[in-house]
Amino acid sequence: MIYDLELINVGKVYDNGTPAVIDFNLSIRKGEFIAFLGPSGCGKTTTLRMIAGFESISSGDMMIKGERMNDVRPQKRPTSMIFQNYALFPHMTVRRNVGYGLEVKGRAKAERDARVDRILATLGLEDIAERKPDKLSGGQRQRIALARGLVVEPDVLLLDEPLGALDANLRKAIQNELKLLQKRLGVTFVFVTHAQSEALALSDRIVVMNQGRVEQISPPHQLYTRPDTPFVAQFIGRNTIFEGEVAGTQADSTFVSTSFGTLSGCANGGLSSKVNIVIPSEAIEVHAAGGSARENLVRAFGGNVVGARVERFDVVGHISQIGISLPDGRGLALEAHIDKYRPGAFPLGAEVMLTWDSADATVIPAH
Ligand SMILES: Nc1ncnc2c1ncn2[C@@H]1O[C@H](COP(=O)(O)OP(=O)(O)OP(=O)(O)O)[C@@H](O)[C@H]1O
Repeated sequence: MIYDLELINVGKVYDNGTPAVIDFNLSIRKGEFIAFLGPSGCGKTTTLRMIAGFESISSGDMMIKGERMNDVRPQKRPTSMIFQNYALFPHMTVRRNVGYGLEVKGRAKAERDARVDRILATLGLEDIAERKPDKLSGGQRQRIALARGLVVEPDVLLLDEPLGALDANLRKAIQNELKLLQKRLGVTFVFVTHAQSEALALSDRIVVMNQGRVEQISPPHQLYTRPDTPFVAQFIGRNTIFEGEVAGTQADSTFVSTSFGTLSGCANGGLSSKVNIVIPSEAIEVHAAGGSARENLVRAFGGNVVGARVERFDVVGHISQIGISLPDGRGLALEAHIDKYRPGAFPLGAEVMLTWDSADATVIPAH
C-alpha cells in the first residue's frame, strides 16, 4: 500500500545536542486527519517542520506517496503549512495573499485566478477578496490562511496550532468547519495541538507525544478508553490510577493486587508484573456506604469497590458534580446527570463506595 505520508524511524537532534524527536514511526492514509498532541516541548512542531522541510531530518526517512523527501527542498514538496499566526502579508489583498503560493510556483495568471476563485468560494471569502487582512476578524484571517494552504492543492496540509489565536467560541465554530472541509476535499491533514478536546473532536487518529517519543497512536475513542501507557492515562481524559501487581487473570479480566484490595480491569497488551489499573471518571459510580452494601457491591462489581469520602457536591444546571477523596488523600471529580445523583444524595463528609465494571478499566504496564 502506498501511504500519503510515512515517517520511518525519524529522529531529530538539534545542533546543540538536544534530541527533540526519537524514532518516530507513522503511516498516514490519503484523506486522514491526524493530530499530534502532547505537552509543550514534546517535539510536535519539530516533527511538522521536518515534514514541511523547514527542519532537516537527522535520522530515518520521510516519504510522501512512496517518494523519499528527506533531501527535497520545502517548495518542491507536495505539502503546505499553516502557521498559528497565519503569516499573512498585510499589504496584499486577500486575493493576492491566497494566490501568492501559486505565483511563487510560477503558475500562469489564468490558472491562478481560476484556482483562487474556486478556493475563495469554497471558504466563503469572495466578499472580502479585495480587502486587506488587517481589516478582518480573527476567524476570517484563519480562513484566508487555510485558503492559502489549500490553493496549491497539496497532498498533505500541515497545520501548526491553527486555531490557537481564536477565542473559545470561534474556535469551536471553525473546528466544525475545518472538519467538514477536510472530509469534503479529501486532503490529508496533519494538525499540531496541545488542546486535547480539539484533537479528540477533529482527528481520525491522534499521535500522543512525550519528550520526543510517540506514546500511542489511536483513534480518539480508543485513546480515551484504552490508554497504552501511564503518560497517556494521565494526559488524556480524567482517569484514576491505582498501582499494583498482577495477581491473576480470568476470562477478559486481569486482577491486580493494590493497597486498596484486589481490583480488576481489561489488560491492554502484554503485562509485566508491575502494572497500573486505569479507571475513567465516567466509569465510576458512587454508592452510599453502610449495612450490607459492601458485600453486595463486591459481588456485583467483581471486587471493584473502593471506600472514599464526599468532599463536595454541587449542582450546575442539570449536572451533579461530586468531589471525592480517596483514603490516600488523592481527590477525584465525578460528574453525572442530576437524575443519577439527586441534590442531597450524599451529605458532605459522607463515607461512600466507588465501583466500576471491570470491562471499563484498563490494566497497563507501569513503565
Ligand atoms: N531550533 C532549536 N534549537 C534547539 N532546540 C530546539 C529548537 N527548536 C526546538 N528545540 C527543542 O526541541 C524540543 C521540541 O520542541 P518542539 O518545538 O518541537 O516542541 P512542541 O511539542 O512543538 O512544543 P510547543 O507545544 O511548545 O510548540 C524542545 O526541547 C525544544 O526546546
